Amino acid sequence: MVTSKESKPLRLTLPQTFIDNMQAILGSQTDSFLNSYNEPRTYGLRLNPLKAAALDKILPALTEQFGLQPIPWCATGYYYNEEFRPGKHPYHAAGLYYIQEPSAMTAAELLDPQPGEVILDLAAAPGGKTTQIAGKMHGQGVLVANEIHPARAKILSENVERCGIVNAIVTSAAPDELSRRFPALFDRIMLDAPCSGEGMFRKDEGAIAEWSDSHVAMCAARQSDILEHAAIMLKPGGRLVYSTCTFNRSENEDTIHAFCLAHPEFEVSQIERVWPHESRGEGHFVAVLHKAKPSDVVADACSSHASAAEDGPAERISSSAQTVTAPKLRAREARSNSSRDRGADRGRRSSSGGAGGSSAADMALLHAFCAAALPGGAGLGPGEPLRFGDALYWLPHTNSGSPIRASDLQGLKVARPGLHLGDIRTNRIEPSHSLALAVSAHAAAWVQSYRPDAPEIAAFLRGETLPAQEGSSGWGLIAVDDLPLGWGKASGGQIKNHLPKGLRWFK
Ligand SMILES: C[S@@+](CC[C@H](N)C(=O)[O-])C[C@H]1O[C@@H](n2cnc3c(N)ncnc32)[C@H](O)[C@@H]1O
Repeated sequence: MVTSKESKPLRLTLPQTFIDNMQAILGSQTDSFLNSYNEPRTYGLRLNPLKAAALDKILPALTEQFGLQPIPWCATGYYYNEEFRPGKHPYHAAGLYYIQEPSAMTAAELLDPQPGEVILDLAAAPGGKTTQIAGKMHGQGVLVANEIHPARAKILSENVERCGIVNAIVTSAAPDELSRRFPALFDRIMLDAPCSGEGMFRKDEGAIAEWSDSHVAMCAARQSDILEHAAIMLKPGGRLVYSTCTFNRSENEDTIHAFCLAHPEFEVSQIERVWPHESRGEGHFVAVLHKAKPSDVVADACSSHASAAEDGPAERISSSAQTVTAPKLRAREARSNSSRDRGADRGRRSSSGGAGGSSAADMALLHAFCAAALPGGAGLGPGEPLRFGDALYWLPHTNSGSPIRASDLQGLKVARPGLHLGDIRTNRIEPSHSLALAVSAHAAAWVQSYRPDAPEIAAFLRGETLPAQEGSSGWGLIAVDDLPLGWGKASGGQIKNHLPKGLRWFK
């Protein structure tokens, strides 16, 4: 690979201090490592298990079309040929895959998320690890995806939506804000820490210009600080995965070593490095830690959490917080947990605010919508409806309780307090794009599904009206190979396009 402006081999642009640091780590392998900077970068995508029903049929053609080759460390990961630009394909708009740097796929594999757990992705934007974790949870349990920067949290939320994730809450908070609220709550935590990005040099030459020793030191200090908060939020017996896309020891082994010295309740079970001169990937560091016994930090934080909850800020979200039976949402989505079966009360205020107080009316509208537009069911897991202005969300629960209640989210910046079901209008619900991407095409009252190269798909993605098949009326889905792309509303032989304007393709 060469620099675009001067055709100078990338290796020659690397800072000398960086080269010296790498020499100290890699010794005789340094030359081979540095030569990797003159090789082309790698491109990867990860298939979305939440779209598994359509995948089997599509995969053989997809493999051929994008030149897919398996990534050895991730069963759903594939290298692709960049010339095929899978990010511009209708399958991408339908959430069939997530484009992700191959070595970055290691971290969520080692987190080993399980369906039904309560999991935090603490530094989550743009959503590579979040979507990978969600794929392994199969819509069961609760996933909190947090990103400190609001603009990046919006992108994260859009990726959660595109991938059809039903059980994620997306927040935009500093780690200390979360650790005050959620001590010892999570079964697993992913901390893909902000870092000096030495593994990004091939992908983004700007990262070379930003690199300095002092930046590395600043990143290491910030990582240690974030790790402290992750430690507070992990349950005893829980698993914490720490990862970076940088190579130096200060931000990797040294950070983990210092953390474990300060936290004897943690032990490291595995350290993995993906090196660009050994594997087809840009490089990653992953440490797997286990929290063995209750820590004093947790006890302290519990008491401060309790008082923080008592003094909680003004309500920004209202919730019905009632046991909701949703018979017309069908089977597993009808489950909502009563206060009786909630997990142990960790000193939080109950979420009985209900300032909107219109949950029964909201649910009646939702039932009516589902009966007409989604007779096959919405596919939601256990949860409760949550009003946020006019927007109606489904706050996810686990099978045994509601680990995060509406009141826990009060005063936090929340990009998405669960699946956005739709917006309440006078006497009706306008379904959200998130709901279209989360349901099965076959659950809809009508679906018009086309091959990816059909002119109707391009027209739909441009926001145009489509002709309706005979007999269709009301809400239904436009799909590509049975993968929903968005809502349409049929009337008088025409389908009005409800793809959000921001997602439309240009002519
Ligand atoms: C390596 S990126 C995360 C990539 C993401 N996990 C993925 O797989 O798509 C690190 C993230 O940490 C966020 N960040 C920056 N400063 C932070 C801080 N002080 N606390 C928590 N997160 C921070 C950055 O905005 C960035 O989105």
